Amino acid sequence: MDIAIIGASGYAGGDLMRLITLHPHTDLTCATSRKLDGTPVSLDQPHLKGFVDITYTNPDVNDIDADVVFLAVPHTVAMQYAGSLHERGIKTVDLSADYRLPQGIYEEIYGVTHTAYFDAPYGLPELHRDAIKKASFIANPGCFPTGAILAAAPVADLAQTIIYDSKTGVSGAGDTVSETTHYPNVADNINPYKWTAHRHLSEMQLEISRLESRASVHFTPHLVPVTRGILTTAHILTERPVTKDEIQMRYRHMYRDEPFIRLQTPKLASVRGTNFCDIAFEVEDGGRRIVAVSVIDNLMKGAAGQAVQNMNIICGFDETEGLLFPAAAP
Ligand SMILES: NC(=O)C1=CN([C@@H]2O[C@H](COP(=O)(O)OP(=O)(O)OC[C@H]3O[C@@H](n4cnc5c(N)ncnc54)[C@H](OP(=O)(O)O)[C@@H]3O)[C@@H](O)[C@H]2O)C=CC1
Ligand SMILES: CC(=O)N[C@@H](CCC(=O)OP(=O)(O)O)C(=O)O
Repeated sequence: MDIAIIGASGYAGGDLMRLITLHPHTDLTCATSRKLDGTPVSLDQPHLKGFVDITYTNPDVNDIDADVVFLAVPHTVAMQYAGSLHERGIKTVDLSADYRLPQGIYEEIYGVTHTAYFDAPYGLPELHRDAIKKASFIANPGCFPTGAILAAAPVADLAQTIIYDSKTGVSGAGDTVSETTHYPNVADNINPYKWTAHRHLSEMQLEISRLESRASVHFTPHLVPVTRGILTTAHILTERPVTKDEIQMRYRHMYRDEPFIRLQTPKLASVRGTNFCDIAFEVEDGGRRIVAVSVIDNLMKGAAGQAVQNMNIICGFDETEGLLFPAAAP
């Protein structure tokens, strides 16, 4: 299958190229960049030398012809491509936020008018596999919501309150240089940001509410000095006392056949560069608080890996094709 990656010169686009070039059923035929139009990909991303031998192009959206298109561009840019791809029935996985929320909520949170809105399934396969299977356009989830929702999903209906505390690597901010991501400001440091109103909160709230949960959901992210990875601690305050055995059964049951969920002590290094989400939990004495912790690689299960997982589903491939490899842990 021919694959086009729009926004290939970015961090998520780079990881998509790494995965697509190793995938047994796909050929990368188009990798776009405005700034690097005409430049060989491997000059810009030398780790891909010997694997990707095409040059970046900057085609008009109507000239993009591929079996599957990945949109790895910022929100508001993705919608400029999505309409044409959707009308032409081209299978598309959008890594941006443009189709993750109902239009009204999106416009409120992102402060923009959506110019090409249509409904798309939320591409978290562990919760929405059946809807994804039937669709040709998938809204790939945000990085924080992926780890957060998976950490609490098995017990969301028991929760009164869920407080998410996340630590993220710097690649989550993309490859644009900024004061926040400047080395001296990140190294040897931990910075909380958007303490009470991060734009991913509404994605978490919506998905948790779809799990028959009435919980109020709260979220505070922190920037930590690592390149890849998100560790999320979910403090789940329950409506009634629970037991460890009961909660263990729920996690084991919900994730029993999930190829990318591993119930084990979460360590960032165990998932770096992979599509795995590792999760563990403990129940506080008295049974009124479950502490669940998840780790993902923000560029993989949080972006490119999950996007390829979604591509596998909509193309009828084995869901794990091209994605089953362990981390290069220390
Ligand atoms: N980084 C992460 O951990 C995650 C990212 N995402 C989402 O994935 C998308 C890509 O993120 P990321 O790779 O980090 O971002 P980067 O900033 O690293 O890359 C952005 C890419 O989009 C291209 N681009 C930017 N503006 C335009 C435009 N107006 N028209 C066409 N192309 C454009 C850039 O190419 P050029 O400037 O060369 O033209 C570049 O290739 C975003 O929507 C992001 O929110 C989702 C989950 C996690
Ligand atoms: C460190 C950092 O800045 N992280 C980004 C993660 C957002 C992201 O990746 O965007 P998606 O909505 O497409 O998932 C942030 O907090 O906004």
